[in-house]
Amino acid sequence: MVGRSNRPSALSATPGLAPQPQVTISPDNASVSAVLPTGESVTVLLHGATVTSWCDAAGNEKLWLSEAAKLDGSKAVRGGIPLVFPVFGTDKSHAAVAGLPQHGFARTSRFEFLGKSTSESLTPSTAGPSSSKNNAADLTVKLDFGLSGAGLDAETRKLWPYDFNLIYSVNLNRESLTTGLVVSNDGDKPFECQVLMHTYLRVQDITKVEIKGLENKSYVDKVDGAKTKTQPDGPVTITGETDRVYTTASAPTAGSGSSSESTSPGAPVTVLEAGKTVFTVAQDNLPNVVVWNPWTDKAKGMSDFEPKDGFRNMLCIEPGSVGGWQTLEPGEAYEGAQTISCS
Ligand SMILES: O=P(O)(O)OC[C@H]1O[C@@H](O)[C@H](O)[C@@H](O)[C@@H]1O
Repeated sequence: MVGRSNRPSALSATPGLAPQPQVTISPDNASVSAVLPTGESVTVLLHGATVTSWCDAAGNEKLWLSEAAKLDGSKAVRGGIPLVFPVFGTDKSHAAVAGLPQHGFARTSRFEFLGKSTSESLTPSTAGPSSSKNNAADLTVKLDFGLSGAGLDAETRKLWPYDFNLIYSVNLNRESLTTGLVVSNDGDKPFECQVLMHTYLRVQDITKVEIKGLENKSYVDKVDGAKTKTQPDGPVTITGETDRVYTTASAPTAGSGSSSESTSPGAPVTVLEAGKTVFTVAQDNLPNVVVWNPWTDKAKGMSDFEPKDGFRNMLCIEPGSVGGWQTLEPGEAYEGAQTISCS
């Protein structure tokens, strides 16, 4: 072979596309998963648009999911992040939602996967420039899901006959997971609703958990006759069944959605374990936070709660707007979000 002194050099320096987040739909069309090039991942079940898994780059699961959770659409998922809409709990005295099941119908309705988008993270990466090869460390992926009045089954639509449109977005980046919703009234009559993200955080040992950021806030204690109380100036600890609806910020104005109309955000809620921060939950335009742990007896009574001592490894921190009702006039929209980070 004759050597050529002037042959073109290999194109090794050709700039390639940065590694992209991988988004896959499960073969049975039941869930959508996304993995960042750096390894973080999220899985969302179309049933309820329920986030069922969120892992860090090392594969450590951040959410608690019951071993007996029904993932086949037969009931709401026990664990992950079920979405509560349009009523929190039940409210027999409120005619518009009196016939609806506990926590509404969103968590038991099948959402449509609307698509993904990727972008560079707005939050600076802690990975540092040398490790952010091709900016992979800065990438985020957003998965959008939709549910509308027209998409409800006939029975549910009869119970709640409003023309709503709900877009739920799950946004994964290296540092955090954001779940946010926009509910709009596309019909010609007003409706009222409540929303909440029923996040089951995974902890190692509930007895070592402290929750900060709720000091001096008022709350409704659902395990003590729904009495209104004020949190003392110290962290919340869990030593028995706990079911509290905290008010952390003033209620959003009707139809709020643009930042100028939003509530001023309350301080983030911080979950510490053995003195170390394991989660920070920031709320955007969601003025309530429910703190829930069923403890022994209630866990025993739930057929889909396994293992029975799993209450030791979970803590629900549930940002929402549930203290009153959001009234949406025709054409109005309401928007709220939570961002969970692990430090
Ligand atoms: O069993 P469900 O319907 O998923 O609800 C679980 C809990 O959800 C919490 O948000 C409520 O405050 C509790 O009262 C309720 O028990």
